[in-house]
Amino acid sequence: MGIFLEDEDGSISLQRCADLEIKTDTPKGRGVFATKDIPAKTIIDVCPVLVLGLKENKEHIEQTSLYHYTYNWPFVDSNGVRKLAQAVIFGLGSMFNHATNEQNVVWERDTDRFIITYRAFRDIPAGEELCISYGSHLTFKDADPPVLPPPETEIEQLNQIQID
Ligand SMILES: C[S@@+](CC[C@H](N)C(=O)[O-])C[C@H]1O[C@@H](n2cnc3c(N)ncnc32)[C@H](O)[C@@H]1O
Repeated sequence: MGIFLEDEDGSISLQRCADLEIKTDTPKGRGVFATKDIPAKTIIDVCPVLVLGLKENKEHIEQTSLYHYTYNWPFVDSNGVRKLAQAVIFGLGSMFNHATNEQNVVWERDTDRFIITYRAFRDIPAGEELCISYGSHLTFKDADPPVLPPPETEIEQLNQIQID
């Protein structure tokens, strides 16, 4: 994975975009916002992760608030079987809220080095919230308005264009 700056001794350079703040009173709870324009592809944060044991997650972590903060973490066990663990993400990684359509941050796991890197997916204007996608199975009610299908008249116009 070429985006990590690995030193000769194997250490990993950490980077965090400085132009960020946490707002505490949004409809999604706390969230990360841009204080200045952030260009596409900017590294937002490089976050270390703690991978949880399958048993400790099931028996303990799932019973706590941390359950709402863990990420899927694929791994291969000692028998070569692919499995899915959960991981706690340190740094800003645990503060990004979900957006179904307007996500502006993408993330990449480095399963060898136990790191996730977050990058701006597009230009992010000052004042905008930085959101990732949690996928399609949300465990909470999405605070964003649902995406409505185009109005009937627009559909008719589109159909006419296709017929012609
Ligand atoms: C990883 S935390 C994100 C930070 C969290 N907002 C906080 O205040 O600590 C995930 C939680 O944020 C909230 N959240 C994230 N995206 C949301 C959304 N689109 N709509 C409503 N709540 C959201 C949910 O409560 C979810 O369980």
